[in-house]
Amino acid sequence: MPKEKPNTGNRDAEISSSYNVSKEDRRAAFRAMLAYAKPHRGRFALIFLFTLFAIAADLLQPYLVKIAIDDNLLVGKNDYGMLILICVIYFVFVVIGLVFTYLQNNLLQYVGQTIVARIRKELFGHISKLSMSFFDRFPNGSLVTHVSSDTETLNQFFTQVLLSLMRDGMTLIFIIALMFHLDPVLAGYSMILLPIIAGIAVGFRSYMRKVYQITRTQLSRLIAFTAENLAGMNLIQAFHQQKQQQGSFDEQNRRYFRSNVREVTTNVLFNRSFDILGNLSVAFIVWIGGMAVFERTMEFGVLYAFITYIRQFFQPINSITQQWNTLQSTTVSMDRLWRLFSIQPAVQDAERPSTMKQSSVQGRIDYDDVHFSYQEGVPILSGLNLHIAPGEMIGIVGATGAGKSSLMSLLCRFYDVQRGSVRIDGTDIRDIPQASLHRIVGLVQQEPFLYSGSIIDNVRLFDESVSREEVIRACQFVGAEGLITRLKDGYDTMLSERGSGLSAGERQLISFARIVVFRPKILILDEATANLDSYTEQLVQTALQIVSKGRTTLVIAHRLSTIMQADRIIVMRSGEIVEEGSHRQLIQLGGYYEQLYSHSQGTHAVG
Ligand SMILES: Nc1ncnc2c1ncn2[C@@H]1O[C@H](COP(=O)(O)OP(=O)(O)OP(=O)(O)O)[C@@H](O)[C@H]1O
Repeated sequence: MPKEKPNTGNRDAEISSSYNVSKEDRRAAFRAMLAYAKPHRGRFALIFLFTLFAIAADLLQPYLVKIAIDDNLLVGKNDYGMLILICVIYFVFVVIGLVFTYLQNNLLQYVGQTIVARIRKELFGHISKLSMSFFDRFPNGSLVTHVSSDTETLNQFFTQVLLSLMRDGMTLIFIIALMFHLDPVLAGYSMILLPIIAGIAVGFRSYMRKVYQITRTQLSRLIAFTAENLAGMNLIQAFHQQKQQQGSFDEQNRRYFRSNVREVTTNVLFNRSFDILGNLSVAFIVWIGGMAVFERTMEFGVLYAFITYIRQFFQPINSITQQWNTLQSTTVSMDRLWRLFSIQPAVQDAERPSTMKQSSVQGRIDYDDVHFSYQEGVPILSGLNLHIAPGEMIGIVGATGAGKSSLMSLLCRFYDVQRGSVRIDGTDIRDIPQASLHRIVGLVQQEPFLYSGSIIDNVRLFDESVSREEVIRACQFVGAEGLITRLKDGYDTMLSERGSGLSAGERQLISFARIVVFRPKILILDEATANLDSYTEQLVQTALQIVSKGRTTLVIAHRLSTIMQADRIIVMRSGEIVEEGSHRQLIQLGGYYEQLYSHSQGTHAVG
């Protein structure tokens, strides 16, 4: 990470809108990103040299023609040998120009891609280390933009903007120098054109930018509309909304079409205006230079070379102004990336963490006077106490929003408590390195996350040290084998994104197999709420009994039948434990649990 990164310690701070950032921040972001280019200094120097050779070879070609005309053809020397030599040198220049342009382009692309690949890699690594509170605030969509578009804009900066500034800047200087060398008076006249061309180019570019932005906005609206409709297609069909949606789509499509046409026509108009200006300049030079040739104050070859240079004069100016827009979006992207990089994870390992071996963990859990809130002033848990013995199986029930998942998130250290402590075997979990903690505490989520990959890889989480046989044994152990062998390619079936194609219960079974493979001492299960068919439900129940053996197990139960056999049931309401005991004890108590239970049995209407 660049050294310039501000060490403000702003934990999970907002990435402010980059459009109103101070100049100093922009400069700091620029320096930070340029730090990634530093290791490539030697290559950049080489690119500079290649560019220099390529430009010199290109620009010396008209000069050679001038020599052929003035020193040979017009003086009537008829020196064939000299003419052939000039042709050969001309050809060599063409080849040199081609070779060095090729080398320069390739090397620059290589350097640009290397820099951006490194930034992308570090960015992904950095984001993966950030805490849950960060992800609560940042929508995934905007993070995807940072990792993809913002880094791509940086790539454009290194490969296009830098190249243009270097190549076109040098070309312009060379052309002006050659023009003054050929004829200072004519060159002086030509310089009048410089501010006119630049003015037109800048004006057109800023107009074009607006046109581009409108087109991009229309396109993203069209894409968003299409994506939304595809996602809700079942609803659209169920409510016969196809006609209305088609109408809305047509309108969006029309708008995009119109802005696209405007973009193209404006672009053509701009380029043609530049052409006209170029031709007018040529006419101007022919007029002034032609008179000078008549009066024999200028040689014809000089006029020829001049005309060629004046034509080439427009291209670099046009190209540099074109890069201006990219440069602006680059500064915005650089700033956003820099801010993202400077965010520190809210949950961090202690400076001197205590060592805790996975194998020696007993599995005792203590929540002592735990205070926790996601947002300041909105307490979720206020002084909660809960003590769980090693190997105990605890069921946690309560209405939606009671704080069950929050309790589990604290044990996984997705968030830190604001007061009090959560301890495992007497050690505060803030003193346990996160890597060890996540080996000690295993989580089976309501909607277990499955990666794109085979079932084998999903169970062993791409850890090649876990053998295929181990995975198969684990799947057999939790009773998932029947389900897996029914799939087309068995254990090698490739699961699509997020495991779609499998039911929630089936995904949980695969998650149970992960637990067997990685052997955490503490198991948290957030039971699937989705209606499971009775066969899968039975499989999940049996698997739970199997994997909970010898482990401290906490089950957030949405169906009370799941936890009737638990050693103890905790009943939560508004962040507090209101009842606890075994199923029988709680039913006998006739309190909130009994109400929930009766409600779930359909025999009692809760008031
Ligand atoms: N990431 C979050 N940011 C802000 N508030 C949150 C967040 N997660 C949960 N909450 C709030 O905290 C409270 C407790 O939520 P929690 O998810 O712990 O309840 P729960 O009992 O697990 O509910 P459910 O059964 O619906 O999962 C709720 O009011 C919820 O809105």
